[in-house]
Amino acid sequence: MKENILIVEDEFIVANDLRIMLQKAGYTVCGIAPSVAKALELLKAKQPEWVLLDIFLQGTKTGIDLAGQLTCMGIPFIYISANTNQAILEAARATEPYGFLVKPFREKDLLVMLDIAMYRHSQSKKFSRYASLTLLQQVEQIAAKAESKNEKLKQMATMLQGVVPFDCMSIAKNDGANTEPFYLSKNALNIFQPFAHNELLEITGVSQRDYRSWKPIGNEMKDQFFSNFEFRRLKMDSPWLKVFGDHFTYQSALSIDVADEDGYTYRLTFFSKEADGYNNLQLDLLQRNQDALQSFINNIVKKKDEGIIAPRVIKASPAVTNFTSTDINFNGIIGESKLLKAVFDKVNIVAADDASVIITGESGTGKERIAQIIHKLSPRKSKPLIIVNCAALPINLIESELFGHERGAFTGATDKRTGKFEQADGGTIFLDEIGELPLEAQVKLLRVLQEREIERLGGNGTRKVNVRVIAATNRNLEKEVAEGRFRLDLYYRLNVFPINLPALRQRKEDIPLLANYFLDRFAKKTGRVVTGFSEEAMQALLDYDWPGNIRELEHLVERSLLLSTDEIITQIDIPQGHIAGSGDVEGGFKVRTLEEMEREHILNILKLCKGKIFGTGGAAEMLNIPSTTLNSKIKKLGIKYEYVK
Ligand SMILES: Nc1ncnc2c1ncn2[C@@H]1O[C@H](COP(=O)(O)OP(=O)(O)OP(=O)(O)O)[C@@H](O)[C@H]1O
Repeated sequence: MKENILIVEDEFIVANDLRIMLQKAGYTVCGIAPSVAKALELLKAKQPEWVLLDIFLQGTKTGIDLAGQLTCMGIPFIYISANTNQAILEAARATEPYGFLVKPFREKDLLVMLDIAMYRHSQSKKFSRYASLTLLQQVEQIAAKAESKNEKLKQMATMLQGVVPFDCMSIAKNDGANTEPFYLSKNALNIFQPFAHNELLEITGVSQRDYRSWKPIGNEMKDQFFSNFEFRRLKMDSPWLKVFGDHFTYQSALSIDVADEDGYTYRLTFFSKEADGYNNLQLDLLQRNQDALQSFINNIVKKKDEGIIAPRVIKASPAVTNFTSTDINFNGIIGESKLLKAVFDKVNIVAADDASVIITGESGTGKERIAQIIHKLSPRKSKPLIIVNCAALPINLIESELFGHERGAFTGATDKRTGKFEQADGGTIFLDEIGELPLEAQVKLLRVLQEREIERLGGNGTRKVNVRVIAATNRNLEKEVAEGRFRLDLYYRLNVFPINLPALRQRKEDIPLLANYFLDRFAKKTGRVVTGFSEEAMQALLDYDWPGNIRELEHLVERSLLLSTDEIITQIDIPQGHIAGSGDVEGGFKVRTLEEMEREHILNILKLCKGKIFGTGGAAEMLNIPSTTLNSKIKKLGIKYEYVK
């Protein structure tokens, strides 16, 4: 018997069709849920192994809302959707589904999609460094880090989001001595910030005296969750909960008690701005993971602040000559940032597979490099990797380039030609800049992906090809789909396994490694003895925004080496227009709008405060404005956490 599948779909006819197709193919269908609420019931009662998930459902919650909980429960899912709205596609993609199925779909599409998804799932379980870790192991990993207690608390808060999403968590020790709770609260940058109780009293304008005279929240919150209405009732019984909840607009809560190693009880309370933020499944999940929560209390909450790593000082930086360490060199891809390692994990997972891959990222981030590695690590490595730059193909020759043509197929076709797909037979085709492909060529490409066959121009039959497709784009494909320039069905076909490459400015910690790597390479090539960068030169590299990403860094290092007269590079010729935050230069004067200046100033202050917004030493205090005003400015100016790091 094949896997047990739950269908979450509100259109009965679609759901029923799906059920019939699945059962015919030997799968078990454990139920059909038209809403998230019903799905949660069935998930608990039937414990399916897979979920097919529509996006818009009965009730206020969508499939995307359910996706987060499925991930926490470790249940893989595939979307079934006909939606082309950009924001929705982006939100769906962010939940990392195992596939998308476009309505209306054919039986064959469904079964192929399931096969691919199941294979990918088994691979990801095998390869992913983190997927197999239990919650307890993850807590232990965080606890063992040589980082400050606050940093560990923040990491715990982020990690716990996968189990129980929250906007704030309070941690209170119940030792009969009214020990004050402390809080981890998400700010407008989505960073968790620890707060002492008196800081929160100050923010909410409550005096210590008033607080002490108020009745503490008692056992009524033990191991329970409170949705909209119950939460409002709870607030009526507790003045502090009312002030605190109303100030931060929390609408639901979930509490769980955890005993520490000395027998004291700690209450963890999660608060959400959503009216129905919590459910029985999450409570269940937390109760089943008591060991992890105990470890959190014993090994992080109760520990004194120690083991803070000294800030990294960039000294004159010698060129790194040994690039064999797998930590910084993944098949010739240099970098040790978390963001890049997440990319390596994905590459490891997908390489052995035959699924199509789409690599997204700004120009120069290494998309082609990653495609080459996927091919090199795949079972197709001994067959050709054919690279096609779709943007460079003359518009009238695209089809003949890709699929070939017969002699006389069009004026000028004096010979027959083998197309790129045929050249790649048995191997991989890398379609760079796929977003540039005209719609007519997209239809043909879709056909190759679906049927695995091509038709030469002017030919009168099809030929089977066995080609793996890796595509790349620096365009926002969701936007292209929404604006009608890219076919939705092709988008879904390619999006089986998306890999997004971070921009260099998002992973600045890789700059010294990359710069030294390129320096070493060019020094060897030119026979020059240049061994590293001065502190100032390296700082200049770190301060720059890198709009051209790694390619730009590579060229700049090469140029600096050629111009250098010393043994270390002291002078870097950074392009002036693009130093972080700089504007256009007009008559020697940088023209910037007030909004740009405000954004830059807030960003600088946020960096200074390490993202802390509220409370003492927070950005709001430094800017002398209320934290609520700062929060709305951060949202309005589009400042993201990544920019503050
Ligand atoms: N992590 C890395 N380590 C070392 N070199 C890299 C790395 N990533 C990219 N490069 C180098 O940077 C240059 C640009 O990479 P690549 O051509 O793969 O980028 P791209 O994203 O495909 O660019 P485009 O969108 O313009 O086609 C290449 O010379 C490549 O070898």
